[in-house]
Parts: sequence; C-alpha cells; structure tokens
Amino acid sequence: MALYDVTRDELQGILAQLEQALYNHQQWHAALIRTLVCNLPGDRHDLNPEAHQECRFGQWYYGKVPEKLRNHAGFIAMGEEHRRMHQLAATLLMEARAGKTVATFDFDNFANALDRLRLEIAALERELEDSLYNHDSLTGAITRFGILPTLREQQELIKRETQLCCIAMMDLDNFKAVNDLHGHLVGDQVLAATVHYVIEHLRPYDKVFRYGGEEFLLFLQHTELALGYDMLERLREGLAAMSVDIDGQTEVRITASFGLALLDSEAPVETSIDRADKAMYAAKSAGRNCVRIWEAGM
Ligand SMILES: Nc1nc2c(ncn2[C@@H]2O[C@H](COP(=O)(O)OP(=O)(O)OP(=O)(O)O)[C@@H](O)[C@H]2O)c(=O)[nH]1
Repeated sequence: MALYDVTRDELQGILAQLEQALYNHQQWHAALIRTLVCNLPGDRHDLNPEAHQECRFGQWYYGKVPEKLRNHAGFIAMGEEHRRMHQLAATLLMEARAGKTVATFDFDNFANALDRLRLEIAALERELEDSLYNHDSLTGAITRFGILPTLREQQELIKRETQLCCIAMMDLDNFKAVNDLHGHLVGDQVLAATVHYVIEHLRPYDKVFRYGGEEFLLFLQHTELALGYDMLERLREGLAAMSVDIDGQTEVRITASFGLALLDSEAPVETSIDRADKAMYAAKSAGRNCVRIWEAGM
C-alpha cells in the first residue's frame, strides 16, 4: 500500500498509537514476568485465545486504524507477531497455572516473539516517520532532498550490476491557467490528483520526487530507454484522459510534458537531471503533452 494517501494527521495519530503500544507492552511484559516468577494468578484475559484482540493495542489494531493502513504489509506482519506473542504468553501462563516449571524452549519462543513484535513496531514507525518528514504533504511525492543521494546510490548499482535506470522530468502543462481560472485551492487538488495518478501507475520501486512547484522528477529503476519511453507514454495518455472532479461541480483536465534520459553512471548525477530537464523543455517546445528523449545538442 502506498502511504502517500494517509493524511499527516492520520500519520501522526498512528505514530502516537505505536509509541503507546510499545509502552503498554513493556508494562504488560513486566506484569507477565512478575506473574510467572512470583507464581501469581495473573490476568485471566491473557489466557483467552482472543487476548491479542482484547489488550489495548489489540483494541486499536482491530478497531480504530485508518482503513488505508490495513493492507500495508508491515501493518499486517505486526498484527501477526502480536497475535503469536499473546498465544505464546498464554502457553507460559497455563504451564505456570498447572504448577509446572515453564519450559526453557517455551520461554525462549515467547521472548523471540516479543523481540520480533518490537522490531515490526519500530520498522513501521520508521516508515511512517519517513512518510511524514520526507514526503511533500500536498502531493505525497518525496521531497527534493532525497534526489541526489538516491541517484548517487543508484549510480553505484548501475556500475556493479550493469542495470540501466532512467530519470524523467514531468511538468504540468499550462498549470498557471488552472490556478488563474479556478483558484489556487483547486490548483492544489489538481496537482495532488495528478501526482497520485502517477504514483499509482508506476511500479512500487519507482520513485516520484517533487522537484519544484509543478515539476516532478521520476526515477525509473531497472529501465532502459525504450521501456522508459513506453511507461511515460502510458502515463501521459492516462493523465490526458483523466479529469479531476472538484466538489462534484467542476471538472478540470490537465496534461503533462515529459523529458527522459538515462542515468549516466560516469557523469555527476546533476548532468543526467539536466538532460532530462532539457528533454522536458523540448517536449514543451514541441507543443506540450508529449514525451521527448534527451539527445546531444538539445
Ligand atoms: N495551486 C498550486 N500552484 C502551484 C504550486 N506550485 C506551483 N504552482 C503554480 O504553477 C504555475 C507554473 O506556471 P508556469 O511556470 O508559468 O508554467 P505553466 O503555466 O505550467 O506553463 P508551461 O509549464 O509552460 O506549460 C504557477 O502559476 C505557480 O504558481 C502549488 O503547489 N499549488
């Protein structure tokens, strides 16, 4: 699932819940160990097969989470580890209740499950924080600070794997007219809808960066020029066919111009960005709503 359509407020809410979840489970874990070591009766809820749904984290996880997060792989994995950890805790408690010494194997299994749960929670926190702080809040595109390190890292991969990568510049056509005609807020909605369309129609491992106002840098991994061109053509056609519905009253249409270049592993990344930019300006000069591939002399 792409996290770009989870709002900032929702992201902040989820992060706070995860923080709380970590704290609650630390408390719960301390109480469980106390129960086992001091041979106390413990909390009967922990013996319940549905214990993972009844703890405070479970109530949040199965109840109050924004719908958009539910299909996220990290979120699903976290729930699975949480369920398993509660099952293993119930095994320990039942052994203790039956007056047996808890088997080392069972305790180690439980401790490992707890570690894995903490790792899943921390990984999801890291991903959500990345979404919150490294993505542009209007469009969901990655902020431009990520461009240079990403491209430099990819250059190293290209050198070693002989895999080609493309970069593309995308610039909305006559966007000023959208703002002038419908106002800046509608312009914002059109911009967001356009970028959401692009993110949804690229592969999960491609990246979309906000380069400037209505200019975006697309990074297409493992892509040679012919494939990159086809991908951009499909995006261009899709955008041209799309109309953005504003409050069910106004429909705004938009097109975009694209410039494509290979990521050159032997030249500074700025050179490749500049080539894609020049190709994009060639597309503008050619009448807009088209794709141009960089060639020497552009
Ligand atoms: N609503 C909105 N407008 C933006 C945003 N960022 C940039 N713009 C507008 O984008 C417009 C860009 O205008 P120009 O650079 O003249 O380009 P254009 O009208 O798209 O024309 P061409 O690029 O030549 O096709 C300006 O009006 C900016 O104010 C934004 O975040 N929201």
